[in-house]
Amino acid sequence: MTKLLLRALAGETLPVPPIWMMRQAGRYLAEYRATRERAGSFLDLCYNPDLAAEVTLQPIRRFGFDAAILFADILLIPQALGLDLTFEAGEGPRLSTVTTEADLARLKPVDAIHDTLSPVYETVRILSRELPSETALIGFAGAPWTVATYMIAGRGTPDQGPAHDLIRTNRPLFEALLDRLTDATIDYLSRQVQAGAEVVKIFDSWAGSLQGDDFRAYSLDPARRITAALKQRHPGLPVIAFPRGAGERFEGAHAATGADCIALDDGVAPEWAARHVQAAGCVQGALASPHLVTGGPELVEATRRVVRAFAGGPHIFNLGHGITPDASVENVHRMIDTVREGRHG
Ligand SMILES: Cc1c2[nH]c(c1CCC(=O)O)Cc1[nH]c(c(CCC(=O)O)c1C)Cc1[nH]c(c(CCC(=O)O)c1C)Cc1[nH]c(c(C)c1CCC(=O)O)C2
Repeated sequence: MTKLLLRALAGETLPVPPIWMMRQAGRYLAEYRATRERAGSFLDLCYNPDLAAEVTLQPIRRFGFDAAILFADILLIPQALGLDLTFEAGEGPRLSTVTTEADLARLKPVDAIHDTLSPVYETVRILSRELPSETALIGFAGAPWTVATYMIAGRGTPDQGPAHDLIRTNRPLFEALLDRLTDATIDYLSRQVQAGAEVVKIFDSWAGSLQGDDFRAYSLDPARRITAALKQRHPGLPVIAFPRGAGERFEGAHAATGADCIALDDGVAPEWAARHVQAAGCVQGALASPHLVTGGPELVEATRRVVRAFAGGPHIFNLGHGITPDASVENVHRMIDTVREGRHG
């Protein structure tokens, strides 16, 4: 029996949607916090294949999700290209920056990224041996635009201002950086697939701040290039694209990216998305993650609303964004039970 996640990605409408959660291995789990402690730091955990595989498996053991997502981070690529990267507790990432031609010239060639990233491929190999046979393994990378926003600003920013400034002041440099990231992302994801990833997801967390032609040129087009190159190297590979914050521009995103599945956020109504996005193919999403903190009958009602809205086509249940550290395990169980309540009935 083919894995449920792969069946939904192939376009099948299932009686109960497969389910997993963004950031399912994370700080809301005591066992994650304990393993991170053992590793020393978040980055040490990302580069320790045994422990990274362990935290990837923790939510599978606890909740029986239909998919595991490789434990790693979208900022490992900038680090592999030569930038300094640190995570300060409670402050998020800090990176050295790329804002001049000289900075770009100092980046390592794309071929060199695997020296740094090979532990990630080892994590994938371990997982493809150890996951239950019904659980699909998702590899991932950040989309070039989202990764570039961190490389240009040196940190997370509320409005991606520094990256937009660079587009205005030096568009050729910005585009050269985006091209380098696109090439690196293709090779990185291809190695994950060779190691055993069955699906890949491209996280464009900051796509929503791109306006007008820039949205197509810097979010949709790179996703299409990555998807096409991967499908050429790995025929049949399913791809999920997540242009977060796209709003009404989610419509048409299947065709514009070539992805098999468009991951939605909770900024669009599920009933609207069923008509305008799911009509073109599989969709993933999108319960608002604060429900996993607040719980109650509202959690059950909002979960049912998502399931109901997308019941007429291929759907993967997920959150609109990552689960937060203050979410409760009890509420995760309640969400899963609500999604699956029809399965044996
Ligand atoms: C923008 C982005 C990043 N990383 C990621 C994105 C895109 C998705 C999104 O929008 O959330 C993607 C990501 N980050 C992580 C994963 C692993 C797989 C998963 O469980 O989803 C994935 C897929 C682990 C992580 N990545 C990070 C953590 C928390 C680190 C810790 O344990 O202290 C985890 C579990 C840290 C991280 N990583 C990043 C930031 C800004 C931060 C700090 C903010 C925070 O602490 O939540 C960059």
